[in-house]
Amino acid sequence: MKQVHVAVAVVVVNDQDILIARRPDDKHQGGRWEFPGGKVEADESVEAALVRELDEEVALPVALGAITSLMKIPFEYPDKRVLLDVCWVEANMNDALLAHGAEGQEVRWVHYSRLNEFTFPDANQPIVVAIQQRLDALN
Ligand SMILES: Nc1nc2c([nH]c(=O)n2[C@H]2C[C@H](O)[C@@H](COP(=O)(O)OP(=O)(O)OP(=O)(O)O)O2)c(=O)[nH]1
Ligand SMILES: [Mg+2]
Repeated sequence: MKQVHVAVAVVVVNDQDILIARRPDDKHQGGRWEFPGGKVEADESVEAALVRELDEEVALPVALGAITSLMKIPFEYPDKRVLLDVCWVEANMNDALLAHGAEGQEVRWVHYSRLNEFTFPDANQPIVVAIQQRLDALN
């Protein structure tokens, strides 16, 4: 199976709240919560893919300089092989207020300590752990 390279954004506001969105029921891992993102296109950097996806999916403007790499997670689902290229994205409050589900999907800002209450795709478990470690250290 071909590996799909996916750019994933952990968008953080005020070292507290994280942006999550619900995957449409008819898509791979449908109904689960996700961090916004999507496939990296040919000849596109991960950072550029995230700027594009954050605009398309949640109408959130972010500067390239606000994006740093967090972790890479190769994962095999029964039906799909992915490489999650996970980045940390610091958003400011004013931009965050404008974010919404631009594709009709449900989106929420969730306090990082409450991420465990949501069902993410199985590949996401290390991301949730990393977020909580990092933000616990700052709070
Ligand atoms: N965006 C995102 N994708 C994730 C996460 N965790 C995870 O396993 N994935 C997987 C699910 C999908 O197989 C893939 C993301 O694909 P995508 O969002 O670009 O595309 P899609 O499946 O919605 O399909 P498409 O219609 O855009 O082609 O990565 C996550 O936290 N965020
Ligand atoms: Mg997507």
